[in-house]
Amino acid sequence: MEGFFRIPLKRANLHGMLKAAISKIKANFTAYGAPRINIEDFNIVKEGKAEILFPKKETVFYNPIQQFNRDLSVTCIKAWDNLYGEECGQKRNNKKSKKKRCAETNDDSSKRQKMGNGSPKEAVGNSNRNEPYINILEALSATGLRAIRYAHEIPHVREVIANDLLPEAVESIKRNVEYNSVENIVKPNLDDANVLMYRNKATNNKFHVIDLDPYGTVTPFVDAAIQSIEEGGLMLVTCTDLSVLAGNGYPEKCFALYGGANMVSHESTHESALRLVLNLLKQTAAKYKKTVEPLLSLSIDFYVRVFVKVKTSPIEVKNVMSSTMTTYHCSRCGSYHNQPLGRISQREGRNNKTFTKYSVAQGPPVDTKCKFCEGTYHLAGPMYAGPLHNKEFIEEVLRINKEEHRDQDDTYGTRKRIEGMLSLAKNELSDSPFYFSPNHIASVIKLQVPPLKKVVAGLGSLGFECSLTHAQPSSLKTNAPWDAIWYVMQKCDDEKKDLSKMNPNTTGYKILSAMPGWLSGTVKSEYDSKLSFAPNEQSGNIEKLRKLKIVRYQENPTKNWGPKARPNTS
Ligand SMILES: C[S@@+](CC[C@H](N)C(=O)[O-])C[C@H]1O[C@@H](n2cnc3c(N)ncnc32)[C@H](O)[C@@H]1O
Ligand SMILES: [Zn+2]
Repeated sequence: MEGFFRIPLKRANLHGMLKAAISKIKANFTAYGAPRINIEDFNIVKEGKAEILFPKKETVFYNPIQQFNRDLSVTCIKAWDNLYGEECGQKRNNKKSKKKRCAETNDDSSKRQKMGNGSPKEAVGNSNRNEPYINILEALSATGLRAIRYAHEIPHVREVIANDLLPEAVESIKRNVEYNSVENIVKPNLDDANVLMYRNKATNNKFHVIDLDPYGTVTPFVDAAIQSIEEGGLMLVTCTDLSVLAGNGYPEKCFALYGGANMVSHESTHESALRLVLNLLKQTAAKYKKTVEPLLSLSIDFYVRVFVKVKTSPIEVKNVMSSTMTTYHCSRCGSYHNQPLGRISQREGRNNKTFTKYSVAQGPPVDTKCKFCEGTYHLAGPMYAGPLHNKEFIEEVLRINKEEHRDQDDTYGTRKRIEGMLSLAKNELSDSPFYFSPNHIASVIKLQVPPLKKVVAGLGSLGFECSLTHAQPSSLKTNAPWDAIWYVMQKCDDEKKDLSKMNPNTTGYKILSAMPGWLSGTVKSEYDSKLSFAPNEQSGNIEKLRKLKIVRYQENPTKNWGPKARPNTS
């Protein structure tokens, strides 16, 4: 016996055995009705309709600043259900009932329960619109908060798999599921998210909704998610690695993860971040003959979040090339010029039949130096070039937010911000990538910053459209070419600029003195004859939006806010 205790390894073994025995006894004990959860060990965090037990010693990820993300996600899944769910759920159920008939005799793997294998329960072949049918995967769940909120707050949710790779996280999910009494809907699952998704793809147990909310980049999870989502399903995707996606320091990393470079040092870099993520989704989907339709794409605080519908459509995959672009942006004056990678034209063939011709693009759209300021162009992309949002979808989200979530500010604490941000997104020009701020332009050509409405009225009088952007305050999207932007901006200054008093080495001097070179006589005469700063439809639209009493941009919500680091689990 003495020898036994002298050997530390054996002592460790004994300790381990004792610990295991005690936890087994504890587990048995709790299984027979004693309280499982000692509330005193936890802080209770209430968000939406969920209450999360959060260990006083932090071992699982929770970031309260992301409530906006979760409130918005609940509202977007409801909107997707209202607009597209019937078709998506119906198809699934038809397919399922057929499959069930074939599978009944020979395969019981599809009847496995969730806790073990993370695959959705067999659908009940319901065609009744009011019966729950939505299978959601929260692939990276942490505390289960989001999954529990989905179960409590979205009417047609049938099952939510709350998955995480960390045993501590899954313990926490189980605890929270039990505490919130949603065991019938939320199924905790311990797995690598990709393994889970590929397994479900293999057994054709796909998800109507997949939520990917990782630390940093979503890239490692995209392929599996695209393959394991139902036809017409909704993917909700977060990326918090904005230092890579929108910063100046890691173009090579941005390329490695997203297949393109961001608009380094440009004010539009947050929109290029969105376009890079959408391009990654689109390129991945294209490999499987699928297309990704952006429903809502937002640059929020310290991350981007996109909501996309995924469906199989080989014909639409053909458009991916021409809706992909690179962008030349001048590192000095900030002007930008987009270069699509493909062209689509309608041609007439034999028998007078029209057909669609897909060709490579012509270019480049710029010279080697910027024609306005002689600056150097930097290249961004390839990235997605098309519309960032679907108006119908935003309108439905806004309706739910206004009508169904009215008087529920306690549950949807960020309702006002959803209204503000989505009103801006809805009114964005859909075919004009990127934006500029009159502040920046005024500082380049040394002007007093003109009121936004004056710039918009000027561009509007020349026949161009303008809108605000949700991605940056006091900035404008426009379909005007850059010669019109510079022209209108310098005309905003009531006093004529005396070029002889400007430093000839400045960018502003270069732009203004080179004007006859970049603005041809005929175009200038046309602009001169049309220009007016009197209010017009364009400036009216923008003023209307700016006067709405909405929270259009977020103030810093708390001290030291931002993406939260992984908790220390050691
Ligand atoms: C940012 S947190 C998720 C936060 C959560 N969605 C929310 O709304 O509070 C990311 C989670 O992903 C988990 N995770 C990281 N890699 C994973 C993988 N390969 N498979 C599954 N989970 C993973 C981490 O353990 C962590 O809990
Ligand atoms: Zn320039």
